[in-house]
Amino acid sequence: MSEPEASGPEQQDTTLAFAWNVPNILTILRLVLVPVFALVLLTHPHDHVWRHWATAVFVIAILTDLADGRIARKYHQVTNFGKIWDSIADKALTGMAFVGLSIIGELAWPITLVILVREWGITVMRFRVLKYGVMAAKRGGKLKTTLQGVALAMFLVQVPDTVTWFWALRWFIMWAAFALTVLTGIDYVFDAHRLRRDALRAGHPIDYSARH
Ligand SMILES: O=P(O)(O)OC[C@H](O)CO
Repeated sequence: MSEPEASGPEQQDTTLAFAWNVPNILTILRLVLVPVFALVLLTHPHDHVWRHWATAVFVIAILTDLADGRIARKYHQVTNFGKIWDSIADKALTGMAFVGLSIIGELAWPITLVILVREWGITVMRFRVLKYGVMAAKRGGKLKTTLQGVALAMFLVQVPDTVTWFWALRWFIMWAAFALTVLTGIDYVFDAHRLRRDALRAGHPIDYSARH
């Protein structure tokens, strides 16, 4: 009888093949809605009707993010493609909203630039460490995207200056999202370092995301 293999870090398949399932289709839909949102926002940024449409397209797109994650977990349709591309679709959408708001002069560029550097820096890092394992989104990252989505929707919707509580609330949420964006970015950098170290020790890509 052969000896059972010593248990070590679980080996992980790191291919990103697309699978036809509802969560992945929602992710693609979110990507498709990015240029639509950009066009509607930037064509007539200060026109009430166009602005309402831009807000509506953004909210629908960000809701697909909530839906795809839930469906994937509930129906066991979590794929490597989804783990990586779901977060890329989020970053394309929220990044476009940050850039759009800065272009039309409604959000300071430094906020947008710090967020873009964190989001795309982590994406590049995810691809760089792919040979060691798939670094899926963590709870903090998901909460960060939700806060960004709420803050951006509140900046996109046109509310009169006289509604001061709304203005205060949207800035509070924006700063909370900003802080969480930076903090979770730093956390991912440490995760990538640990993932690389553990995979090199194990001698194969490891399922690091399963530990979160
Ligand atoms: O913080 P990230 O880079 O893991 O992104 C989180 C995703 O947007 C959650 O869907």
